Amino acid sequence: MVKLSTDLSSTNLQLLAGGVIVAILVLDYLRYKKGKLHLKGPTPYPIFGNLPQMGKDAALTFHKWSKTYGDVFKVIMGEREVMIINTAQAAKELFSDQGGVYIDRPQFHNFHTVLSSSAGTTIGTSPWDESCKRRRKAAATALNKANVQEYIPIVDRETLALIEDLYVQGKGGKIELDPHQYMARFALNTSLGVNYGMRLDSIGDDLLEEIITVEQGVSNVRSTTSSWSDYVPLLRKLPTGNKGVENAKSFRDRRDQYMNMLLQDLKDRIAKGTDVPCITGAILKDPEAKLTPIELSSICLSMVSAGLDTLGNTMLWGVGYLAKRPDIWEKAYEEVNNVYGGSVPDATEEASGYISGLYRECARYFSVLKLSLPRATITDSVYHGVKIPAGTTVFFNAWAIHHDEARYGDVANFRPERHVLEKEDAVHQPHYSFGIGRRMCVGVHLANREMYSAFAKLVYFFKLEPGEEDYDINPETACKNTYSLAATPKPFKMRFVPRDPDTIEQWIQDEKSRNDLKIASSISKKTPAA
Ligand code: HEM
Repeated sequence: MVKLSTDLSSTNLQLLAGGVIVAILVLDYLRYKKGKLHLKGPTPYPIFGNLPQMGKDAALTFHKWSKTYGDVFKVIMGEREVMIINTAQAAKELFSDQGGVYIDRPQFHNFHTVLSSSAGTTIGTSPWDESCKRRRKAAATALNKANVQEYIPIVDRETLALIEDLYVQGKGGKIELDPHQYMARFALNTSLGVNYGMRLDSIGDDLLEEIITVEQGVSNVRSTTSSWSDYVPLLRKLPTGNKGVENAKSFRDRRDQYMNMLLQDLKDRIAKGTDVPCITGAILKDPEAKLTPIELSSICLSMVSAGLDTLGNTMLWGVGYLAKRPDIWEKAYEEVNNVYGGSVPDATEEASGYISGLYRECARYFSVLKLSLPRATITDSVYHGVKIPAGTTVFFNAWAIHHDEARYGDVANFRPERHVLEKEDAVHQPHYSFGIGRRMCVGVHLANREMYSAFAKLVYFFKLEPGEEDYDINPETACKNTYSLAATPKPFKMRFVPRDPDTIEQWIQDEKSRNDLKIASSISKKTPAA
């Protein structure tokens, strides 16, 4: 009797569980059917939507899907409907022609509720409001074309450090180097110079490594495609679903420490009168400045983080690839010599079209931010007769645009000429790595000048050679972590072989004696915990 009732209750339980599952699936199906965004897209799975179908590299999958579902289609990521833009024409119609609509940024659980810290969030992750407008305006003004010209000595200083370290630590080309840290330091130090008037000196410096490690970790947390718990709230309840949250918390604390330290260091230098002109110093000293302390922190955080993964990685992919393409590298050398008459190239202006084409082609070919930074619509709007509701999350697939044959033709070929030397219109809009429209990258002028300066001098001083061990540098297969926001190549080694050691040594000596290149490096060697 007792056994019979146990059997019955276990059968009842199974039936009940089955019923609940069926009800969830039916409700889920109805939700998808009802969805607010009526664009075509792949059929979703229950609960997870298209997340399990997106593969390891979502940008590449979306590119393939665009052939079936069109330039603009929809994917369902857990609870969220996401609009994917895959062509330059659609990007223009939406981000430029309807710029005021596509101006917002979406919020994500792991990033916005956990990683936001005492330093606030970056401009690039902030929803559009009065505060974001003020911060963006301040950063965009500080980094406009005219002001970037004032920062050329800082770019020169970091190019010198790059060339010197590659020469000295590569023992004149005899030793293979992993160029990752060198490129990251170049990017970070330029931003620190511009923003705080300081730099971190040597590769291996504790603080330098801490910032590079944490910002790389944040880039992983910010991944728009790997954190399923951002899209499926149910997963947040599971013990494993909190992994992203734990990572985010630890990076937030470490980030807070060095951001506070960098700001305090600048304040100390201002108090002692030993500071040099810089963006944050100008704001701190301006009695009329209308920014709150948290807004100032947000600008600082944007400056420290925005160029690091993006610029450092574009250059890293570039040198790794070009070490295997001496035909292009030597052509660039010839062009630099023609333009600069055999002298060391300088970065006061982009005189060599070929070098401009070279770094722009790196930006296109490798597309380090394959899905750019996510956007959101701020009001209802219409695209080709389809209503796009306010609050829609939008991914801009820069990878798909950069590999759109209708626009670029031979997309698989690395060809610097395509940007500056062939098409008139290409000069103005050669690639979309900096985004487009009203939330486009505000660091574009600085970043371009940095890449021009570094590539021109690298070409002038070195031949590049791959290391003994072969490596993959194809952007489709060589990403270290395909889920990360910014694409980093798997580690590799290469040689920077000086064309003429005497010329490099003489130049390093001359440059070092120039007074305007002296920038404080007061907190170098201190760890954030110190
Ligand atoms: C090769 C280097 C770089 C690349 C590829 C890059 C790319 C991008 C992209 C794709 C966006 C989003 C644009 C959009 O939504 O349309 C962005 C935003 C931004 N970038 Fe860059 N960036 C680079 C360097 C820099 C540097 C050096 C700085 C500053 C020092 C910077 C500051 C910013 C800021 C503040 C935003 C946020 C703009 C907003 O949300 O309104 N970037 N960047």
